[in-house]
Amino acid sequence: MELLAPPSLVGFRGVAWKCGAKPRRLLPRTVWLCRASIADEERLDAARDMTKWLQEQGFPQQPLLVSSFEDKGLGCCATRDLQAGDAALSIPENFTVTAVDVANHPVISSAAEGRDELVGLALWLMYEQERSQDSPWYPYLKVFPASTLSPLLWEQEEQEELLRGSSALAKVKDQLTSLRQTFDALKDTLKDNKDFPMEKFTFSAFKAAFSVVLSRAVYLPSAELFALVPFGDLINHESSRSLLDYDIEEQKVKLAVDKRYKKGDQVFASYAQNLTSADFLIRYGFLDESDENDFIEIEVGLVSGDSLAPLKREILQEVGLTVPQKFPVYLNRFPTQLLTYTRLARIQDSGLFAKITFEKDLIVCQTNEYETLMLLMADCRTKLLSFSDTMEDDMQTLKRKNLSYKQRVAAQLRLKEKRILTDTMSALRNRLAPIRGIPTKSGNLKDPNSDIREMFDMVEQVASAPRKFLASILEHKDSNK
Ligand SMILES: C[S@@+](CC[C@H](N)C(=O)[O-])C[C@H]1O[C@@H](n2cnc3c(N)ncnc32)[C@H](O)[C@@H]1O
Repeated sequence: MELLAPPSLVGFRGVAWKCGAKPRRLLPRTVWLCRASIADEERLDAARDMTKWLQEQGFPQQPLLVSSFEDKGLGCCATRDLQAGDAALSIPENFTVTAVDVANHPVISSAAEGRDELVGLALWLMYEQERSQDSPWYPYLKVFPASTLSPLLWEQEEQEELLRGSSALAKVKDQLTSLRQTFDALKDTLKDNKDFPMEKFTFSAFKAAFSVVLSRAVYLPSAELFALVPFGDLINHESSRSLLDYDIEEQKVKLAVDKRYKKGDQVFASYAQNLTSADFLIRYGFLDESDENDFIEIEVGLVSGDSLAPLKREILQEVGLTVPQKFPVYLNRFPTQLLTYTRLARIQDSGLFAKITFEKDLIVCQTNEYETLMLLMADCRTKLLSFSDTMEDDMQTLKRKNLSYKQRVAAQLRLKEKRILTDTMSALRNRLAPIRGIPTKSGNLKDPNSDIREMFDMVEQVASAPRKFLASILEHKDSNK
């Protein structure tokens, strides 16, 4: 494997090589240094050492070159043209670290036993990093960053302020609570372990190690486990069909590219699929602005005190749904199952159960449909109202030049979530329109659900309440002038 950039490769997109045949600097030194942080430059050196070390261990040559990119940290570029289907990475399993290594570890195995794989890997990372040069993995571990940009590591005030309204806030809080519990339990287990450096085992060190593992460990679907993969964890993300996976026959971790790359292009892999933007940010510390499959989750359940609830549970169980159940809601689309579930939850006459189908978008009866749509509308409204600012505010924020990284990603996330909610509400409103007023024999529009119309209006009013409140304040101000 080649790590030092040959002259022909120097200078492609964002590369900031500093060793060996140094490229002639085209930019003033200050600008050049801005392009790769000092930490990344050190990690780039470490990547060179790691490459040598891996080669000495018989690591096969890869068509990749580690480089530094101003906005993505380290990454990998192709050292030759790659065609769709070519393997950009092919790494024998003995060069990876997995739960198997954790389970066989002489010091941390018993503490990690029965715990989440990622917790085990975080413990492994902390212990092996603490051993420094005594660790057989030292050249690999030197390439790891000390922490990540995950909101899990933000100050609590930053989380509260920047993520208010977003689904990320509750997720971060839940995950931190669970991490704290895990940390306390681990501390208790490890306290009698003389080989473990307890003085270094603080909650913030554990959190940082966990966030590093969270952002770098690759889930290999065919092996059904997470792995730390040298070089695999230096590939940056771009949404595509290129996924790292385990090849059972070859016993290698492989990345087949799904498009053509020219020599010198940065090679990408697609990180975890099926993550909400909030989960993606928590896991990787950035957001994929190009991802068209962004989604949020809407949770629905049964009505408390419903005498038909036992029957409804059975029906749900049969189709593999739980109580409550989360459904993904995308920009421009939401699953029929979300509607059907809510329709079922609102049924008050068991005779209507026969009309429930999870395969098709079938209305049970108009009253039921009305309630269903209104409830979903109300849920979206409530979520939208929990943000402290509007989509326009976020768009203005994103135009500011002096934004910090955290302010930027938080505004991107809020905007993404609000767009999905607003879009879903438009879709629900379109479905509601014909139900709210259907033509009667006399030709007038009659509302078939006038008894529950008030509820609908109330939902609409709640949504405009902040604006009305603001207007009333402004009116008051004006009248005081
Ligand atoms: C598996 S590592 C990839 C290598 C990493 N860039 C490094 O310096 O070690 C994942 C991390 O890379 C960064 N990253 C990957 N793809 C990115 C992208 N498209 N935009 C911004 N950052 C990205 C994020 O910090 C993410 O947590």
